[in-house]
Amino acid sequence: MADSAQAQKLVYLVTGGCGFLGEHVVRMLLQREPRLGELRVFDRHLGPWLEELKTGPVRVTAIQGDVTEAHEVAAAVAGAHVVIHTAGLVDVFGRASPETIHEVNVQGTRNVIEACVQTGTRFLVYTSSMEVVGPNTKGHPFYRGNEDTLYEAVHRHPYPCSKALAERLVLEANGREVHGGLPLVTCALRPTGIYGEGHQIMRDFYRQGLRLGGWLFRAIPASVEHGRVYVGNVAWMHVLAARELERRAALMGGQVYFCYDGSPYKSYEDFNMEFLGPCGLQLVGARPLLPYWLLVFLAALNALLQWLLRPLVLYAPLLNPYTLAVANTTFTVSTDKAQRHFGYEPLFSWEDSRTRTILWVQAAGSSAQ
Ligand SMILES: NC(=O)c1ccc[n+]([C@@H]2O[C@H](COP(=O)([O-])OP(=O)(O)OC[C@H]3O[C@@H](n4cnc5c(N)ncnc54)[C@H](O)[C@@H]3O)[C@@H](O)[C@H]2O)c1
Ligand SMILES: CC(C)CCC[C@@H](C)[C@H]1CC[C@H]2[C@@H]3[C@H](O)C=C4C[C@@H](O)CC[C@]4(C)[C@H]3CC[C@]12C
Repeated sequence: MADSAQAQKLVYLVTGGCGFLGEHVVRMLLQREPRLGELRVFDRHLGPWLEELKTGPVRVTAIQGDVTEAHEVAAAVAGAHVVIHTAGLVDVFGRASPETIHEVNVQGTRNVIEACVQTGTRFLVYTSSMEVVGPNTKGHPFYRGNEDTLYEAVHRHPYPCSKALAERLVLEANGREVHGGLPLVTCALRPTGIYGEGHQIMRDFYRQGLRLGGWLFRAIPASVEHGRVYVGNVAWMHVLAARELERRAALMGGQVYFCYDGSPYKSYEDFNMEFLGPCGLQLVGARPLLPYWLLVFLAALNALLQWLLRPLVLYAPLLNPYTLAVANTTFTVSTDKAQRHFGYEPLFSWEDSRTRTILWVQAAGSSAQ
């Protein structure tokens, strides 16, 4: 990626490229990365939509593989200039065991780093999460904070623990010598809660509202702000960060960036209503319908039932002590670090993001997508 070789075509690898975020990163690279020569899409489950991308001018290589298998990762990374590592097990509902979450998110990330070192790949962008910071177990608010805001980041849940460990591995790997003698350059992006086309939880809320005759019932006070970011802007930030990592290696290497855009600061439920409202749903209640202590009780009951039923059946409802704490704790971000370091500006306005999401919810809610 030297200046003298500006015309050089680059090989990108996107791990988790068939996930919610990964698909947007893949499509964004194809649309907005002029130096892209080959795009490798690595995932445990390949999407059928990849086929249509193979007819375009950029070579798209679909690789079915598992990040926990070091040899599969090394084979996919070999010869790539840039790796965008979005693959991860996103589970805050207790569907997977803590060991599996650790294996995929931490060991998988270790495998990606080691593959870069062994094969000589120099640029690695890691999809971290706001949950690396918080909300913490004490429910402390994080109000319009930035990367330097002091916050007691204490976690117990396997998902944020795994993301925090993986992020640390990525940042500590910055500067390691890769095959060929040059240094590895890494950075981590921490999206807040992502929404947009492909957001399965949003689709599930829509379907649930339809089943309840068009009503949803407020559970969280409207005053609790939960940070959200549009998936297209998250993808765009990944593409920009990956593009700028070489030129700005000294500045960006080993850095973390919160990933957010101009989406309004609202409670989780009020924010969802920005999309579900135009799809015909209504949120009942200016205040939560159930007292908070009852929600805490129900969340604990769900956790108990999950544990009791585990030998027989997987019981993994949306409400558990962890999801309640996340939804009920103010956590919002305000920062210009990504703008200062690599020129990130959201590509999609709030109006665009909203319209695109509404159209998707309408289509996905009624189909089997
Ligand atoms: N969804 C959010 O709100 C959010 C917010 C912040 C950060 N993130 C992070 O963004 C990344 C993508 O999340 P997402 O919401 O798109 O999740 P997702 O589940 O839709 O996508 C993850 C992808 O990784 C793949 N994957 C999982 N295990 C794998 C393995 N062992 N080997 C190879 N591929 C594997 C899955 O098949 C899937 O395609 C994750 O790292 C997540 O931690 C997500
Ligand atoms: C208490 C109920 C009424 C509502 C339950 C909503 C709950 C399922 C939602 C609320 C907040 C959501 C998380 C948040 O947007 C951010 C992230 C970070 C990301 O890294 C993974 C997804 C996650 C944990 C969202 C999961 C769903 C949550 C907990």
